[in-house]
Amino acid sequence: MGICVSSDEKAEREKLKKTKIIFVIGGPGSGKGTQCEKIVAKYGFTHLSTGDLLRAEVASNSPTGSQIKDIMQNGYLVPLEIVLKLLRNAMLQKINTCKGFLIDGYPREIKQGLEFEKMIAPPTIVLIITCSADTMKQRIMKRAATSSRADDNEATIVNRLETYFRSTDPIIAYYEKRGLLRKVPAEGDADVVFNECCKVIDIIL
Ligand SMILES: Nc1nc2c(ncn2[C@@H]2O[C@H](COP(=O)(O)OP(=O)(O)OP(=O)(O)O)[C@@H](O)[C@H]2O)c(=O)[nH]1
Ligand SMILES: Nc1ccn([C@@H]2O[C@H](COP(=O)(O)OP(=O)(O)O)[C@@H](O)[C@H]2O)c(=O)n1
Ligand SMILES: [Mg+2]
Repeated sequence: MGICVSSDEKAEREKLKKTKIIFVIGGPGSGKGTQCEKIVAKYGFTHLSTGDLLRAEVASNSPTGSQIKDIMQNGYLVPLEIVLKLLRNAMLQKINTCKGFLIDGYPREIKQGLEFEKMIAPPTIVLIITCSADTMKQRIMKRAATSSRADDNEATIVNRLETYFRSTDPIIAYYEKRGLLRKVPAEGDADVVFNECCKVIDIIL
């Protein structure tokens, strides 16, 4: 028996396939959000942070929100079906008006990336923002003074870093092999990092 796909759904899929999609990955506090904001201002891309989508879900007190609250507070990964569903819905809401998507904080494991391709579309490129664990820690501790994020504390940062380093090497290798990976070193000033991001993005426009 064939799977029935409505014409609306087909049109949605086609649109998603045509749009530019940049995965923006990097450790906790590496500067993904900061760079995405700058990219939005210059290129008009739509920024979707998976972390922000998940935090909004927790704040809404929905059943899904209560299911993922503790996972996030402890610095572990949320089940991929939940992240992907939130992401797809958010993309579809913007698909008619946007110039392309920055998907911040995704994928966190190869499986997340593969499922995204199945459900949505392949990424145009994967931008990885890299700096040392010490730099990340320092940046988050500084941010912690003003952020209200439940996971911006020393104990959770240790887990977030561990989760990141455990899952990232395979992701890097996977996208590198496909020729999609673009590395941007991020030890320096945010404007210097942004310059490097622009070089990478200008090529795909
Ligand atoms: N010096 C310097 N500081 C930066 C840079 N990028 C971000 N920061 C600072 O580091 C902190 C974390 O930056 P974010 O953009 O929130 O980092 P993120 O990667 O989105 O972090 P998570 O959401 O925790 O994964 C912020 O307080 C920024 O001001 C950079 O390129 N250079
Ligand atoms: N694709 C994703 C993105 C975020 N998350 C969860 O959301 C939390 C916050 O994500 P984030 O990208 O805002 O922050 P960092 O953990 O990168 O600092 C992560 O620690 C995970 O618990 C996830 O499970 N899967
Ligand atoms: Mg962020």
